[in-house]
Amino acid sequence: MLTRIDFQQMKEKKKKITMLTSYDYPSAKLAEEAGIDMLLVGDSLGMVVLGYDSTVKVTVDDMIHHAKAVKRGAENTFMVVDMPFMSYHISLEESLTHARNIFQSTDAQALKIEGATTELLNLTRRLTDSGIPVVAHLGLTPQSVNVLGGFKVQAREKQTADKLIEDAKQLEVNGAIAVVLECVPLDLAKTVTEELTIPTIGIGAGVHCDGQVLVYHDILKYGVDRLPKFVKPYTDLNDTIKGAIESYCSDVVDQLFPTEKQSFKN
Ligand SMILES: Nc1nc(=O)c2c([nH]1)NC[C@@H]1CN(c3ccc(C(=O)N[C@@H](CCC(=O)O)C(=O)O)cc3)CN21
Ligand SMILES: CC(C)C(=O)C(=O)O
Ligand SMILES: [Mg+2]
Repeated sequence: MLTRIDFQQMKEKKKKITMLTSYDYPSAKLAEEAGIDMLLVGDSLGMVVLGYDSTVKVTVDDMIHHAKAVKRGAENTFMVVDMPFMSYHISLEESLTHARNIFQSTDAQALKIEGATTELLNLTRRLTDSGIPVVAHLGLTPQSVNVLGGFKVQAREKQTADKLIEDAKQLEVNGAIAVVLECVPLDLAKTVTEELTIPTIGIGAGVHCDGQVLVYHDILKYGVDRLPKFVKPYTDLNDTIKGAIESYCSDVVDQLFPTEKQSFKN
């Protein structure tokens, strides 16, 4: 399995880091076989596999359930698990308890948290000192969608951009092993990538990040209707799967399946 040291060296050697979300056994197995560098059990699972309209309904138990399946499918791949909405905001103690539960029960290699408030910088430090590596997440932080007012590009103004650069530096100082940059202008992502020694992983953050992450269902066009602008689909499973199900249904109706070939005899 690759480690944080490998990711650090990839940044230094300008070799891009590949990351993809995964929420279950088969997706994890296929991604590992395809040679992905890291998997993210994202709380986006609330939207793409549970059908919620945001990530705020996702629970610690949801994350553990899915992450365990991902680890069974990809035992040899670095797995990052999102801490879900409000599981790391009530108190330091409660945050550490949730982090321990997720980390111990899923065999994750790191946990991811959104934001860089003073409390979250402290949490990053405490988790790191306790032996739980932290991946940070800045820019569009979907757990705050109701505060931000939508899934929109962030830090377009100089003031908010400068704040993001400072936040990223503080996260690095407090031990974060990588920073996900979501939906920010490419120049800002370039600056952050140059100013940090830890890798940046972009999603809607342009070409200059040290790595890239996308949602599994987006690159496959699988169960999602509208794709964000930053996605490039690599196949269209919606059409493939619908076509296959239609063929199955018409075969059954037309009595073309099952045939003798699929039947048992005495
Ligand atoms: N399927 C899926 N893919 C994702 O990348 C994703 C999720 N779900 N759920 C959690 C968050 C939410 N994300 C999103 C969702 C939508 C946009 C979006 O539609 N953005 C607009 C740009 C808006 C603007 O103009 O600022 C776009 O057209 O891409 C962006 C990020 C990223 N994450
Ligand atoms: C989009 C990525 C970065 C994420 O946090 C998720 O999938 O939940
Ligand atoms: Mg997430």
